[in-house]
Amino acid sequence: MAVSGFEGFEKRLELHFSGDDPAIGKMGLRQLDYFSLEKVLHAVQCTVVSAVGNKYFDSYVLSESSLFVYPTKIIIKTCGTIQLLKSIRLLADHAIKMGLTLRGCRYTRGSFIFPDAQPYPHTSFKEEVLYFEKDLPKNLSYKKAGVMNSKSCHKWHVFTACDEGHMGVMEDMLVDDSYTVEICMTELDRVLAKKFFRRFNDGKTGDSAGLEMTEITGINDINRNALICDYAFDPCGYSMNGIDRNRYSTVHVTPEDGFSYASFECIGSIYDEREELAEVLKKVMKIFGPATMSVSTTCPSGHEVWRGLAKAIEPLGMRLRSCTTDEFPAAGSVVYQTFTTRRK
Ligand SMILES: C[S@+](CC[C@H](N)C(=O)[O-])C[C@H]1O[C@@H](n2cnc3c(N)ncnc32)[C@H](O)[C@@H]1O
Repeated sequence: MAVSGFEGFEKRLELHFSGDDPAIGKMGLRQLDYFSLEKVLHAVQCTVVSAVGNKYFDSYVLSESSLFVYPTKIIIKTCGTIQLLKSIRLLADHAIKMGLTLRGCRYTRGSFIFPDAQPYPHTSFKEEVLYFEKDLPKNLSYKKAGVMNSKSCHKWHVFTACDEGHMGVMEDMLVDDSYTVEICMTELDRVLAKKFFRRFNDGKTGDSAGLEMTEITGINDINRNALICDYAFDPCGYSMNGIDRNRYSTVHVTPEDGFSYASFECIGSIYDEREELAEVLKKVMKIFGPATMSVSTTCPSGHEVWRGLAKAIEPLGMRLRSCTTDEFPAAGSVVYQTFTTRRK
């Protein structure tokens, strides 16, 4: 932890693979044994605290956020001072042994609360991009790095890369029509944040205390169909992964006053009812009562999953402050919206 506090803002990496064996679509990367996975996580200095899977994918709650393993896709999200980019080469090497080739990569993050505490290459976005240039396989030659600004000091950093076959939007994204929403919240309501602290000597395990937090905060109500894997840290902090068919959702909370932070992320389909995402966003906002919030949506170009979100949450006391749009190869449209409470 930084001397001043824990860095809640996550770094998120999504890697897409493909291979010739038709059976890859069923298991693929999920065949990676637990020992090898642990070695990758150990190299970036985090551990698995809880895991659950279904017929579509495996999900892991980590000591510093979450990991999702699909047959041809890996999503790894870490907070604190984890050197996430170190995992790329290791994961790509394991994939090669399984007959899979890295075809696309997407990296996103917000602005760190404690940027000076970050180790190389996370010392600046420029260093991160240089690291990608150096470390990514040469076939991923279509690249774009962009910083999306807001009216405040918060920025959204995006880097994508893909090979020729994946130009435009990643192949499997076109097939599954998915979008990703990443919500970052700071300055949480103090009373609500207190619910993510454990009582001294509560006699509970991380799992049982996590389950209790999931219920008393209403996190279990965000998606009633999701199978939830939750964990409460000691003395405070909370992480959960929800799995619902081929979709995941994930929540991470750093409740300490002065640097409080919570994140919510989920995937959905561009064909979902538009109100569904707005309802989720409203529930998330009520659970945390943040003073500032950013909502980043990534979806195939030409779709507008972000529309209507501002209208849905403004009656709850937040005001849209900025909205920035950009297009990225291998990702599609990224829309970055920032909100603050009206009193700010
Ligand atoms: C891992 S969790 C949630 C991560 C998420 N990205 C976030 O910051 O919202 C971080 C919270 O758990 C607390 N915590 C307690 N023990 C921890 C541990 N061993 N590793 C990581 N965080 C721990 C931190 O102080 C912080 O409040």
